[in-house]
Amino acid sequence: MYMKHAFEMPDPNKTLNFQSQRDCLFMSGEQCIVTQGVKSRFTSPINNTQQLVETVQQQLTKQPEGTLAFGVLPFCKTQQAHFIIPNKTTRWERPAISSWLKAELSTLNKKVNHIEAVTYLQNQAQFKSSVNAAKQLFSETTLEKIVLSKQVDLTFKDPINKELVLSQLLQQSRNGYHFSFPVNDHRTLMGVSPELLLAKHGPHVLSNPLAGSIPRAASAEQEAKHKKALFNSHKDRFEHAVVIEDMEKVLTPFCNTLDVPLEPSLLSTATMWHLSTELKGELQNQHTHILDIANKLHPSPALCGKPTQAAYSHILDLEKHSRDLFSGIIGWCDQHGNGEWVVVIRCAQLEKYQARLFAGAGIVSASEPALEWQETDAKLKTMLNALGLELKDIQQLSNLKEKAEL
Ligand SMILES: C=C(O[C@@H]1C=C(C(=O)O)C=C[C@H]1O)C(=O)O
Repeated sequence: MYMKHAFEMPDPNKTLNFQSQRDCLFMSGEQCIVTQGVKSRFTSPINNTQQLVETVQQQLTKQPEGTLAFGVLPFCKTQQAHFIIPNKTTRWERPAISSWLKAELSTLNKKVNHIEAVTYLQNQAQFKSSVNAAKQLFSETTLEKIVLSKQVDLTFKDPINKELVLSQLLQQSRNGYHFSFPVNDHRTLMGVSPELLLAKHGPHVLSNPLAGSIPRAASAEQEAKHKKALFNSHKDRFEHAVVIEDMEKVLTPFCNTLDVPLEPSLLSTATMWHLSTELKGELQNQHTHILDIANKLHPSPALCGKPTQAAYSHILDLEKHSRDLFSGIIGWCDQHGNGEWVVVIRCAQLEKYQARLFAGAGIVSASEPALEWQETDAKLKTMLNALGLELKDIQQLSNLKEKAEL
């Protein structure tokens, strides 16, 4: 058992009564942490790790024993992290969550979300031209990998039922780290990330970076082909190796031992296959705060590139829109510096009528622009499905819009 904590156990006769504009949820394995109410909020810069750790620790030591802080760190190091100290925290086991889902789904208004407008912040032509620009940079500079992304805004006719979206996410993905975080009174960040940046419990640390991807297929025969193609792809193995090498470099000085498998394995989500490596370490100092390490791992080359600084400036230049919290990290920590932080992907920022979705792909010199666009489309499906939409729904609307604008 990786994480064991003394939280209040839920009353099995009560439902979760989850309110996405007020409560946080973080699901990991068989355990789901759910909060009720906001006791306090605070922010902290993330460009100074020591200051970040001290701020979180100062806020937590004022609180009763057992209090957790939930937070999200943006992609960009010049922006601020948001934290919440909840009024109440409860740990639910998976069966309890399943019964809540059943109860909740039977009472929720399951109205289909009627979509009115779709706006790509980076459309297909722009994305492909950015991939080509990146390929040019690989041949002219020391840049080896860059993660390029798109964001898409969806506008709905009626208010988005966020609790329903969350229950769909919990239902459709058995694996992964589900999260819901009220960024402010109007905006909730919600999704199911497959990628663990770092978990720490006492002296033990675990990281599970993913890089190198292929969409899932409909038939067992096709699935076998996709898995084999991904595992043997030089391009994807390179994308993956770049990430593991960097993560190992950051983790090594903190650890007495660090176990890094020689080859990746395959990990699946509801929509994708990924190359995956679990790095397991034993810390030299078990009191090292999780954010001390996590903020140094972030942004990893799984979300940024290699070398980090060069990739980062080219991302700003090529994407033209800030990623804000997308491809940041989200998680929680306790008063002893333990916790779990995952990468902010396969998610959306939900407002009353609007959802902003994000999807990126690692680009290397062997990348093909059309395939990378398809990969980001496949990654969008996680959130689209949770919103009750299909890829073709947003493609049709966006094609109509592009034609009208010509
Ligand atoms: C950027 C995303 O995913 C990241 C990129 C991956 C890749 O390029 O293969 C795989 C997993 C994530 O590290 C995303 O889902 O939006």
